[in-house]
Amino acid sequence: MLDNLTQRLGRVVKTLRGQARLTEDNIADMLREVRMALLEADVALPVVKDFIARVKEKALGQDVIGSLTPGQALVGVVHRELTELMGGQATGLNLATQPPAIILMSGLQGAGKTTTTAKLGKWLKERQKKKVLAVSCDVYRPAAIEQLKAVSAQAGIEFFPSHAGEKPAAIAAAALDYAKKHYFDVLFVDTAGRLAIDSAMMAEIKELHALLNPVESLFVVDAMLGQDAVNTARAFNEALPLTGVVLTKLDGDARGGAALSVRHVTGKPLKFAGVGEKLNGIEEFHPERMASRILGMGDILGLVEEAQRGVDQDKAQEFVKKMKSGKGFDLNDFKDQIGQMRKMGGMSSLLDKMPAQFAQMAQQAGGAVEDKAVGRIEGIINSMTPGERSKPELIKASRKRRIAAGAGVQVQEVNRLLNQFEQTQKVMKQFSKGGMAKMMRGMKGMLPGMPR
Ligand SMILES: Nc1nc2c(ncn2[C@@H]2O[C@H](COP(=O)(O)OP(=O)(O)OP(=O)(O)O)[C@@H](O)[C@H]2O)c(=O)[nH]1
Repeated sequence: MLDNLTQRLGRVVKTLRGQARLTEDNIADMLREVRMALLEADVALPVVKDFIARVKEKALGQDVIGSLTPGQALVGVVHRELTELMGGQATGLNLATQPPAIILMSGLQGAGKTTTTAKLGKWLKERQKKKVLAVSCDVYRPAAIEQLKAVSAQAGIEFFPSHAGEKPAAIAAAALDYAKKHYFDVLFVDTAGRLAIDSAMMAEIKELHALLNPVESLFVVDAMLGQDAVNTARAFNEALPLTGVVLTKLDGDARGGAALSVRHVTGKPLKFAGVGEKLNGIEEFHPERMASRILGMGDILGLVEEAQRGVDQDKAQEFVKKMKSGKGFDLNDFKDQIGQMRKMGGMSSLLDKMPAQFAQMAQQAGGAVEDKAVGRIEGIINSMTPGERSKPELIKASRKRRIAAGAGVQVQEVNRLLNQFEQTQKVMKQFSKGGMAKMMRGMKGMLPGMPR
């Protein structure tokens, strides 16, 4: 998702290469490109205009012109403004209430409500050890109730049975009663979807809302609808006080612009993104990390979290500690990470979070993002001694040739891996020391086309 936007913005940054100074003219050219990239990604026009105006104002200010590294300063402005556009801080789910915390799910038919309910239930159960109950108030489509039953079982959360003959409000009240009596932490109430927002649907969900007074009221919407997705969310929010939006199917061909517009247009945060049909295909939405991904810088924190969820918790802890201290992250750790990534599956989603050049390297090595490329990298690391992995900078040319022979690759590939690793290590160090601003500086030379 958003690949095209990333590519286009990457090109924009590239055009800045070699520009010793930024002028109003070349900034204007650059902004025109950014504008086109955003429109192409299906970001709503008013959002684009507003965004460009903000970047322009900042870019023409002192922070960019006259800066020693104008290109980076400009990328920094775009990054900050993208983050702001998407809401600044990640908001997460609010469960701060007397249990059970009720989460009301709404959305048009086929948006992915039922799947998302199970995904979030699984997420809360596994990551926050919550006791979760789910109920369906969709009495119009009996298959919907069955579907929730099936996905709840898959997700390992409890399902409260309901029937087509009952009234939605009665179902919700009975489920709430059951949840209270059995000490559930969270109750998901899935509701009927319609083809379009209509008054009967709104009246019904308003009644449910009034009855349940949910701590979270989430609107689930299909990213493939593009700007329509955002407009539907806005219309819905006018009728019912939403607490957040979940954008589904961001793994598909969607141009992804909806992810950038939701906050600006609805005033409500995008809390989660659906990224696959499977029940683990959901990600918490972090504006800053998403901005980094869009600009091709990778989502290092996301990677760390994946690592934490990996199979070996102890190793993951150790890794996070190393990341935090900024010390001693070496190829042994990297090898462990690759091993864990493999176990977690989802290579492409992990590569998506890596800095662009790193992911590209994996792609070049194997021609595809798949296991083959990672296998080659792993092969190279495996041919090194543990000592070499912890101090790769000391590997001599003769050893490089042997390592290459051992892994069955060209020696250039070994060099490339070592160079890239060194850069990644630098970025990680900087990140652990000083957060995003320093990391951006650390990115010097890593982004395609960043001025060196
Ligand atoms: N690729 C992909 N497919 C998704 C995602 N979320 C949901 N789906 C698919 O979208 C389809 C519709 O999802 P449902 O959960 O049935 O949608 P719903 O909103 O409950 O639909 P109704 O019950 O008809 O209102 C299913 O085939 C899901 O597998 C996602 O994030 N990515």
